[in-house]
Amino acid sequence: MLRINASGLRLISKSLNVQSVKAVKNIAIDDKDRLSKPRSQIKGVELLRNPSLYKGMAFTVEERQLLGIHGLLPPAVLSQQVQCHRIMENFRREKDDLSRYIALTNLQYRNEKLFYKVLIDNLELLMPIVYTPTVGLACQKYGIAFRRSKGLYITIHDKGHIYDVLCNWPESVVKAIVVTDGERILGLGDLGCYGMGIPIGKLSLYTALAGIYPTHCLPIMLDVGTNNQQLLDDPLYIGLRQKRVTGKVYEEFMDEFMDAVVARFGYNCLIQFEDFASHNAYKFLQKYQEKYCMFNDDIQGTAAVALAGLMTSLRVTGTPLEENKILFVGAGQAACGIADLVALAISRKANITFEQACSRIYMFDVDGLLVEDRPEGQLDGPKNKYTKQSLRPTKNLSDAVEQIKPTALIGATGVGGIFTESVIRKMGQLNERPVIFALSNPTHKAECTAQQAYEFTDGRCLFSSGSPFKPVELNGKTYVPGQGNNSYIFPGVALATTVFQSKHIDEEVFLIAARTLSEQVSESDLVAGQLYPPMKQIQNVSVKIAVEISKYYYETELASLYPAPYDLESYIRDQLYDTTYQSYVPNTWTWPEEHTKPKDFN
Ligand SMILES: O=C([O-])CC(=O)C(=O)O
Ligand SMILES: [Mg+2]
Repeated sequence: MLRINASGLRLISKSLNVQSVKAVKNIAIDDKDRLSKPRSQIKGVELLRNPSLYKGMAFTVEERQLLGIHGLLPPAVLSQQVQCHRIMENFRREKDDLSRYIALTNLQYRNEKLFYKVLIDNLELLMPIVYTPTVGLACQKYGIAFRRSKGLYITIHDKGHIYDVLCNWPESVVKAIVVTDGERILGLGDLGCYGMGIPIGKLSLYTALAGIYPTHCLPIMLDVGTNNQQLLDDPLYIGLRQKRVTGKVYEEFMDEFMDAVVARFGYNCLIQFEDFASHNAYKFLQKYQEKYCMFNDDIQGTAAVALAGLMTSLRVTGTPLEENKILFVGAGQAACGIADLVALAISRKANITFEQACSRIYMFDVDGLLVEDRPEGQLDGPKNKYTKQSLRPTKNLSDAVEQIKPTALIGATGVGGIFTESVIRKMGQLNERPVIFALSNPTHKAECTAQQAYEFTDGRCLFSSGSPFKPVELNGKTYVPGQGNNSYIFPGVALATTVFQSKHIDEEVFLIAARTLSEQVSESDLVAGQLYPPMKQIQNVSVKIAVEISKYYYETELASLYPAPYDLESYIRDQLYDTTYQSYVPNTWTWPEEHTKPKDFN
């Protein structure tokens, strides 16, 4: 089993320290016999079953002849346009969102280009189906929704052999992985292996929103069991029927996974952590951030989108960032991630220490306001730095708002409706333009609805939510709520990271992403109360974010692509996935006549 070639080891040791190189030594990394078949050799029925090559009835007669599929399709040749029309017709006939989700994922498994074309052309309508909130419902009902496997499932029983499982993946070039262990899916809790819908959904947005090739993306479920008894009793459950493995064995499994990814796909392969339980999310971020090319979307992606929303709202309120008082409700990974990034932004802007910046930030969790005399054990972890001395303990959110008088209230609790009428009204009494973010997902976990936020503040609040809400009509005015979802951030971060092969992703990247996102909000968006650019601009926003991050990657020598392209933006745009079908017929070319005449050989 100890097979490793020198160049492979050199490649790995470039990014890993000696200790981790030792860890990958047991892994066979000679890959020659594992490469997938070249695309040009895929023909016949095999071609019809390959979603990245399939074109359905858009194959021309010539292609059908050439590729050995003539007669395997109905005789008519349809354009991609007509196919899109048919897909949307069928979509409208589906009776509920879960059926719409199933119909779209079926299309994705069958014909990738058509799926992405339809998704991109109808983003506002379809994003809530392939992504939040419907993807949450799909995960809860994954046993029913399951049709065909996509991505990789690696279980705790594969410990010691993770590299070999990764080698079963048919694509040899993987640039980005989204991985979960399913322990905290959105605000829905432990969904075990059913959580696979999340990496699949996130990576669909890598392609739809940032043009990253679908074949370069790999969704991974790390199945270490589930503590959700309902799932363990569910006859349709697709995962391991056992309680979660924790502690040393789980951590060794995670370490092996990280090294196996490097060994199989290279040290530049981006690994996005998604929907791990808070304690693990933080632990792995701290442990792996400087050693691998990784980030945690729930901590860092959510932080950047919330900071961007806050920055934009300050253009309306006119209060400088450092003069705000921000109350977080929830003290898990999302709340602490946002608070830490906001504190970093404040400290930079006001030229004060990070600790001084933390004094402007307050937190309220399941046990009430974070004040010093709380019982031992209630103030552990990253939230600790937001504990205040001078405040009275309270478990009543309205009372906390009254005491602190915050300018901004940010909810990341997973507790739907916790922003009650009295809490929202109080924010409205304290502020001319209160900032209220209800970031928990999916929709029924939002801390309040858009309707409630606007109604109880007479339309004065600056509102955003993690899941989409429809525009609200109030006293003859229409309010369009912003969607403060990390989908504004992670695609752009992933685009810069994969195109320029960054070695690591540090905190600065998320500050840059937040600032760039906020700058994309136009004055007319702001007048309409929008805190984020309209959804239809999101691909352009991802490119802008990627451009700014890539400048930083070159300034700090994190980029591995040299020489640096002269024009970063046009280089990025040249790399983007194109949803139009390619022709399989070679360009016709004839020899010039004089070359076809027999020549004298003398
Ligand atoms: O997936 C989403 O919509 C946002 C997110 O990361 C989460 O809520 O965990
Ligand atoms: Mg998430």
